[in-house]
Amino acid sequence: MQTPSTWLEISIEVEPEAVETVAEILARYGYNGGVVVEQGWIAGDEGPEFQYDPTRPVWLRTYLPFDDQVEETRQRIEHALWHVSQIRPLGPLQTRTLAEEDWANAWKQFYSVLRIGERTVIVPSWLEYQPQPDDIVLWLDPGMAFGTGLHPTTRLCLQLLERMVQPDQHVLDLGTGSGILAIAAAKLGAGHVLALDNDPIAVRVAQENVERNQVNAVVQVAEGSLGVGQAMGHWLSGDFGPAEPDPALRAQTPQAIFDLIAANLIAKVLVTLAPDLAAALKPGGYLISSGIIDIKEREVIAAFAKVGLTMVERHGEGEWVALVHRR
Ligand SMILES: C[S@@+](CC[C@H](N)C(=O)[O-])C[C@H]1O[C@@H](n2cnc3c(N)ncnc32)[C@H](O)[C@@H]1O
Repeated sequence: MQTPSTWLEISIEVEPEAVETVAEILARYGYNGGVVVEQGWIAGDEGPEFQYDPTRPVWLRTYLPFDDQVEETRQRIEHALWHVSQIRPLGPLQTRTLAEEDWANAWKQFYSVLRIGERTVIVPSWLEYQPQPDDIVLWLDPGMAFGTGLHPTTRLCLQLLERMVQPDQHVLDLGTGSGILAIAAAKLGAGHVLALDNDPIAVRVAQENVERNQVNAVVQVAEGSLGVGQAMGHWLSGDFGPAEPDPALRAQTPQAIFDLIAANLIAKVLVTLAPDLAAALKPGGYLISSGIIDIKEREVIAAFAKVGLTMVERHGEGEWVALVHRR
């Protein structure tokens, strides 16, 4: 794809609590789903060291190619942020036009090689990297990656996949986003990975990343969901499908075909999809669920217990929880 020559930078200052929501909105509209997060830093006690100050406001930026749709997209972002501003204070939306060189610098300085777990290394596609013998290298443009690190919910899943993927397994990545977990599963030796997302933009980005990582033979990316997930709208729209799930959709869930499912969704979606997730797993298969905010953890655990899944592991990072269940 040719890189556009002029860019519109969209920036907004937000409170730390709003970072995630606003970043999701910017990722939806920004080029390649990328968002730069500039956190508030304070000088540390150790001379020139700097520390992140979790109480300071955060700047979020995304970039739009300056084309015929740029104004329409800017208005959509403004509209989505207006909804958020009804609940949380947000700074005014700021825009400026950037030439290609300035954009490349503004954007790329925030990304570097990122090592996760024991062997997984995420390398922005414009950087050179000489892999170590055991490295599992994922070549990814920012996409769902936030700031200088990955989102904790993704990091937790990658650490679990590293330990859990076995050769030739049949894996489902439900809510694939950038495709990161599906690509990791393929490089860790899975035999077949189905990567589903109900957001067409995510599907396009995931497919591009699958091709960049040359795992097309193993990963199948498709637009859609599992069982009653098919009746849900975009995850940021609050459309979780009808209150009474349609039994006809549940009946469409593939039965007992996956050895491993990774589902980095949100608690409410995991709870609704619990019967479909359990049905799709082979007996003895494992479910990695993530995207669970700690106050919702009990609800998710109860929903999984109800469909016969046994909890075998729990991992937390900050307020985020990832669970491993066995059918
Ligand atoms: C938090 S992101 C996770 C992305 C990626 N798997 C990762 O770990 O970084 C959640 C993704 O799930 C998708 N999603 C949300 N609800 C869904 C549903 N009902 N069915 C399929 N995909 C869904 C969203 O579009 C989004 O791309």
